[in-house]
Formats: sequence, structure tokens, C-alpha cells
Amino acid sequence: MTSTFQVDLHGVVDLLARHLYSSPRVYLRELLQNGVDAITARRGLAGEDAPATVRLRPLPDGGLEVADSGVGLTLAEAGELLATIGRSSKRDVELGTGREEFLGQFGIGLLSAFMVADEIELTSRSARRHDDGTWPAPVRWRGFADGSYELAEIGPDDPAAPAEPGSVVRLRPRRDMEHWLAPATVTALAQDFGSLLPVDLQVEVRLDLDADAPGSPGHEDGAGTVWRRLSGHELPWKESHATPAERDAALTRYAEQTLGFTPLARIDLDIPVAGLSGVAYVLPAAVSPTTPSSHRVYLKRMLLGTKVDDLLPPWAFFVRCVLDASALRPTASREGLYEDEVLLATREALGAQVRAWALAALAEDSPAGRAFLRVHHLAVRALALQDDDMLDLAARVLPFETTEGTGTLTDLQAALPEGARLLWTPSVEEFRRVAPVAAAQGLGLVNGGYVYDADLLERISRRFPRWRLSPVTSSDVAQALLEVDPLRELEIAGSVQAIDAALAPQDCEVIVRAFEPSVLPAMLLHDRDGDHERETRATVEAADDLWGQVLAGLSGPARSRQLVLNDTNGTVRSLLATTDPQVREAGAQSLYVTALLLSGRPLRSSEATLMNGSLAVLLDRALHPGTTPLEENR
Ligand SMILES: Nc1ncnc2c1ncn2[C@@H]1O[C@H](COP(=O)(O)OP(=O)(O)OP(=O)(O)O)[C@@H](O)[C@H]1O
Repeated sequence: MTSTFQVDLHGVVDLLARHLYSSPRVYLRELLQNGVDAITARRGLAGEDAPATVRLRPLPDGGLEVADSGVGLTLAEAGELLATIGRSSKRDVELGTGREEFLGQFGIGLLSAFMVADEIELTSRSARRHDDGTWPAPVRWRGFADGSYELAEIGPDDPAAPAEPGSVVRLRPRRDMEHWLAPATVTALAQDFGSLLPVDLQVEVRLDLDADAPGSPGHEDGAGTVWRRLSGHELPWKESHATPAERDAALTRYAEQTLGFTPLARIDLDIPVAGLSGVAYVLPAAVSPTTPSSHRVYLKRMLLGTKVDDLLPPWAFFVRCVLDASALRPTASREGLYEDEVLLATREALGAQVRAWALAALAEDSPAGRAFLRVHHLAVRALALQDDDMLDLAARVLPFETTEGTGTLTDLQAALPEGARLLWTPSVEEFRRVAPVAAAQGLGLVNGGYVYDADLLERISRRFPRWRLSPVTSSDVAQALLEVDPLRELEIAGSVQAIDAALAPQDCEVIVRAFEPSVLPAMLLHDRDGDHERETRATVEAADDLWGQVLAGLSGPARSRQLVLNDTNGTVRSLLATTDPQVREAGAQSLYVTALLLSGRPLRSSEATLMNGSLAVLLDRALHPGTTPLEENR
């Protein structure tokens, strides 16, 4: 036996009316949409010259009246469409989807009025004559939030009936929701949602409430009120202007008024298959790649939302779009876009147009292109990571931090001897540590530690072998560090051993090499394995016995850091020459901490204590030569 679902009507009405939408404000959008769709249907019946008006009128009792000159409803249509939740006249019966020409499709929008009203009244006069040429009688439908309704024909002269074909919706405010129907709110919402609608949308305003009224287009309608026109605007990017410069200025003003910023540049968007047109504005300041980029989207000229995301590929976080589309589908709440193939294809096409603009801007080396690169280099890096054309350009124009200053890879290569290799460090710390030595050795080093750069340099090295670009390895650095002469090695062996012993508690091994620049006394070499080891040791020390033993099994005996003393440096030579054990120990500790600081690592508290202690010893020895240092400073 097959049964059908039972429906809890009250629950369904409550769900659709109050929980589908994120704000009651959309009730007005749904009413406007029904008016516009009814006008579209009437145009289909009577041609393009059919009247196309939507009038909003605040009622004296705090209610709102929305009157349209649309196709209207007969008693039978009203019975079928208004009395059945989910039934819509706007769906394609065969395809089961919304019809192209209409905004609505789900058959639930009218219920959104229950967010602000306890009762919805719709009176309507159909624009379709009976077969015998007579006009159908006007109808009146009243719906209540508990799911009940009344429907009846009314006399043609009933004061509630529309005088001409079309429909009038009247709402009585729900308690505590009166402000949603207040004249100022209605005007603001209608302007927001409907200013670009292709119908004549007007709102009745009281003159004493409307400071702008004298200058506004409209006509006097009885004492103290005026009709104010809210629609009739062409899409801003389709308006005609005398010159391109005037168009630029007008579209810049539009961005300032609606988006709140003066754009760095503008990209015209046009995707005919999606019925999409609009503009993408390039943000005037850099934003984080993780900032969701949100756009102002109109669907069939009705505002869908001012913060619609996921419309462009993630790398295009540097633009904000304003656009109108006819082929994109809204979600049922009309607060976002439905993720279908059309949206996927549109996202790709929009990305292609933004990308084409960015490529052209970067290729021509114009002031606009340079400004774009300066502000949005992160976006260029993000795009270059996945796009070969952008990578080709980026490799030429993107600035990096290098041992020759900030510049492009071409600049760096030009500053080096013919055929020199380019090296890059995967972290900022490593760059700081290695750069002085690399620069002194004439090695071209690039800092790959900033966002995207390591991956980008990796991609560049694969795509352009001629750059001879590779990550720096310890052998690259070691090659720059010359072994000291064997005689010298013998001479300093004792000192080196003592210094090594002094730094053993820091888990640091000491070696002596000769390298440039001679102003650099020491450098700390440590590889990732070493770091890992060091962390393991720290954990072992902090861990309880059993866990400590397990971890200890994983770490080898070698010290994890290596301090390379520079034998060409005067301070180091003095240190190696001293016979005073306290000075030697304090000097070694100072050099170790200095090298740590130079490597960009934060100091641990034990290391800060070490620095203070060694400084105190050195000062004390300088101030009181020949005496024994203070015990407490050791
Ligand atoms: N002002 C109007 N004039 C003529 N018909 C109307 C009017 N308002 C509503 N209707 C009819 O009532 C039906 C249901 O309207 P409702 O607003 O609930 O859903 P919809 O507009 O079809 O779809 P959606 O839920 O996507 O808005 C419409 O399909 C339309 O046929």
C-alpha cells in the first residue's frame, strides 16, 4: 500500500515564512518580485506596451499596499496558486525548473510576508478575458499565518478591487514588526532591491517625511503626499556617456557610492551566455588572501545580495564586482547562488576576464600596471601558482627580497656574474642567517619565506631551468666557508675545545672557518633535522620518565646546532687568543646569542639569561682588569 506524507501545515508555513530567510527585510523583495513577474506575464499576453507599474503605499493603519499592473489572477488561478504551497505559475512544467523570464520559481515567496504580517490580503483583477469576451470578476484572497485562507470573488465596484487589471497586496503589521512596514524602511528597502528593475517602481511619501521630495521625479497625489520614483535606472555600466572619460568618472562615482572605495582600476565584464554584464573593481589597498571576496549581484535586475561570495576563483580576491545576470540560479531564499554548472562556467569565465586584464596590465609596464603590482602582488603570486601565463609574467615582473636588494629575478641575475646560480631559502629566518655570507661570496640568494614564494620559486625553477634556481643547501653554504690553514688549526685547537665545551650546555657544537664578510663574527648553521632534534631534546627534558625514554630513543647523539666562528673576524681572533677562561666562556656565549639573534630566532628565557650573564662578566672584566669576576655573574 502506498501512502502520502502528512503535512503539518503550521510547521511548514512557519518554516518557510520565518526560518528560510536570514532577515525579514526580504519580504519586500518577494512582493516586488511578484509584481515584476506579473508584469512580465502581462507583457507576454498583451505585448511590450502593457502598463508596467508597481506602486508602494504605506497605509494609515501602519500597513503596506503593493499594487502592480500585472497579469492578475482569476478565481481558479488564485485557488490553485495562492492556496497551494510550492505551486508557482513560473515553472516550466516539462523541465521542472524556473522559466527564464521570471524571477520567482519556488511558489513560496509570498509566505515571507508572514515574517512581518499576520495577514496577507491579495485582491486581483485578471487581464485575461473569458472566451466569450467578458472580463473575469475580481477576486479577494486572505491568507493567515496559521495556514488558513479565504478566497472569493468580489464585485467589480468593491473598493478593495483594483480599478485596472493587476493585483494589490495589503499587509497588516505583525506585533513588534511594525518598523518593517514603516514608510522610511519601505522606501529604503525598495530602493535597495528594486532601483534597477525594468518597471516603473514608485513609492508614496509624505512630504513632511521626505526632505528630498521637491527635487525628486514624481507627481502630487492629494494633499501632503508625492509619488517618488525609485526605478528607471539603466544598469550603471550600460548607461551611455558622451566620452569614455565621462563613463570612467561615472563608474568610479558608482563604486564610491555603492561599495565605499575609489577603485585602483576597473574591468568591464561581459558573459553573454550567462546573460551577465557588470564591472569588477580592483581594490585600492591590499587585502589578505583569506578575506572572503564578496560581490554585489543582481539577478534579472533585482538585487540578490551585496555580499555574494564564491562568484570568482579564490585567487581573484583583489576585485569586488557589481553585476547583473539572468542565467544564474538563486537558492530558494534568494540569498546566494545555486552551485550548478552555469555558476561553475560563469566563475571560470569571470576569472578569465579578470586574468586577461591582469596579464595585460602587467605586460605593458604602465603606471596602472605598476600600481596594481605594488598593491596586489600577493594576488599575482597566488594566480601565478596555478596559471602558466601568469607565471611567465610574474617571473619577469614580481619583486623578491634578494641579496641584491628588492628586485625581480632578472635584476638579481643581471647583478651576478654570467651563468651564476640563483638560490632561495624556504624561510625568512634562513635568509637572514645565510644572506650576509651568500652576498659576500657573490651568491644570488632569494628569500622564499613569504606567502606563496617558496611554492612559486619551486614552480619557476621547474618552468625556467635557465634561471638555474634551486633551494639553498648546507653544502652551498659550507662551500663558502673555507677550512682554516692546518697550522692555524693547531694553534687554536685548545681554545676551540674550550669554547666548544662552554657551548655544549646549549647543545651547540663549535667549528672555525674563514669566510667573508669578515665583519660577521659567527653564524649559526642548523638544518631542519637539527631543529627537530633540538625540539625532541627539549621535550625529553620536560617529559615524564616513560615518555622521555621513548623520545630519547629517537634522538641521536650529535649536537643540533653548529656555531661557525669566522677566523677572519677581529673579535673572534681575540677570543681565540685569550687565555682568560672567564672571558673566553663569556665571549663564546655572547657570540652564540648574537648569532642566534641574527638568525631571526626568538630568544628563550635561558638564552636571555645567558646573554645578560656573559655581558656582565665581560663588563666586569673590562672595568676591573686582572681581578676575578663576580661569582654571582657566572
Ligand atoms: N502580484 C501577483 N500577481 C499575479 N500573480 C501572483 C502575484 N503574487 C503571486 N502570484 C501568483 O502566486 C504564485 C505563488 O507566488 P509566490 O510568491 O509564493 O511564489 P513564486 O513567485 O512563484 O516563487 P518564489 O517562491 O520563487 O518567489 C506565483 O507563482 C504567481 O502565480
